[in-house]
Amino acid sequence: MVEPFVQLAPAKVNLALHVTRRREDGYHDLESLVVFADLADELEARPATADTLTIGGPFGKGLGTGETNLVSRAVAAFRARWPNAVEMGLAMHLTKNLPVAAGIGGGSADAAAALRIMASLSNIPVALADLADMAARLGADVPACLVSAPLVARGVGEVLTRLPEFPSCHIVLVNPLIPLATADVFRRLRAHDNYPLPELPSPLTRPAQLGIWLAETRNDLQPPAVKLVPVIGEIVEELGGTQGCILARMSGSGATVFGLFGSAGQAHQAAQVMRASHPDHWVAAAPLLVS
Ligand SMILES: C[C@](O)(CO)[C@H](O)COP(=O)(O)OP(=O)(O)OC[C@H]1O[C@@H](n2ccc(N)nc2=O)[C@H](O)[C@@H]1O
Ligand SMILES: Nc1ncnc2c1ncn2[C@@H]1O[C@H](COP(=O)(O)OP(=O)(O)OP(=O)(O)O)[C@@H](O)[C@H]1O
Repeated sequence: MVEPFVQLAPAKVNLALHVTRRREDGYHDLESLVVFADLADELEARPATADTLTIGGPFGKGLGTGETNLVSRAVAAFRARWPNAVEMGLAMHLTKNLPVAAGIGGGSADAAAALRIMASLSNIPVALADLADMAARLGADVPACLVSAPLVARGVGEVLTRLPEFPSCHIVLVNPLIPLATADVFRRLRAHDNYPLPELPSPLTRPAQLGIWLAETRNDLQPPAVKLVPVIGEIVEELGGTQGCILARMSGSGATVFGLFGSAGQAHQAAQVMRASHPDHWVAAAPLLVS
C-alpha cells in the first residue's frame, strides 16, 4: 500500500474583524486578526488513475464530493493552470472534523490543503505568489488558510501580513450546529464603513497584552449574525463568563464562538462547562498555532 500524502487543514479563527468598506463588486474590505487552532480537517492523497474525492469524519455527511466541493475546485484550478505539473491522478480522502458553514473556514482550509498537496507533488516549481492568487479566486479565506499562522488580513482577505511573534494561547470553540451562510450575514450588515483595526503592540508576546488590544476591537459581523441566530449572543455571554476567559467573540461570519485563554487547563475547564450546559453543541479546546 502506498503511503498517502497528508495535509492538515486547521480551523481559522478571526480574533477581530472590522468591515471597513462595501466595494462596487458587492464584496467588503475588511481588516482581521486571523489565527489558527491545532484542530483540523485532514486531507490525504494517494496516486490513482483519475482524480477522485471521498469524504468521512464527524461532519462529512451530506457534503458533496462533486465539483462544488472546494477540494475538487482547488485540484481542478491547479490542473487548469499547470496542466502537466502533476501527471498522476489523485484519490483524495477528506476527514471532516470541523463543522461546515461555521465561520472557522473549514472549506477554505480544505482548499488550501489541496493546493499545498498539488504544489508539493508538482514537477515544476510553483511560485507562492501564483498559488496565493489561485487561492484568492477560490474564496476570500483561502489565502490566509494557505499560511495557517497568525496574520493580519486586509482587502477582501488577500492582502496578508504575517506576525513575527504571537503569545502562546488556548482557544475554546463552541458552535450551536446551526449553519450560517457568509453571504447572508454580509447582506444583513448595516454599517459598512467601520474604523480599521488599531495598531498591534510590538512585540506582542503576552496573552494579557493581546487581551488589552482585543478589548479595543470587534467583530462587525457579530451583530447581524446574532440577529439571524440569537443563540450566538447567549454563547458569547456564557463563554465570556467562564474562569480565565480573556475574550469571547464570534469568529468570521459565525456561528462559531471562540473563547481565548492563557492556559490549557482553563480552556479545558471552560470547554467542560460549555459541554455540560450545551450537550447538543459542538465544543472543542485546542492551542493556537503560533509559528
Ligand atoms: C468573513 C470571513 O470568514 C472572514 O475571515 C471571510 O471573509 C469569508 O471568506 P469565505 O467564506 O472564503 O468567503 P467567500 O466564499 O469568498 O464569499 C462568500 C460571500 O460572502 C460575501 N463576502 C465575503 C468576503 C468579503 N470580504 N466580503 C463579502 O462580502 C460575499 O457576498 C461572498 O459572495
Ligand atoms: N470541503 C468543504 N468543506 C466545507 N464546506 C464546503 C467544502 N466544499 C464546499 N463547501 C461549501 O462551502 C460553504 C462554506 O463552508 P465553510 O465550512 O468553509 O464555511 P465557513 O466556516 O463559514 O467559512 P468562512 O469562515 O470562510 O466563512 C458550505 O456551505 C459548503 O457547502
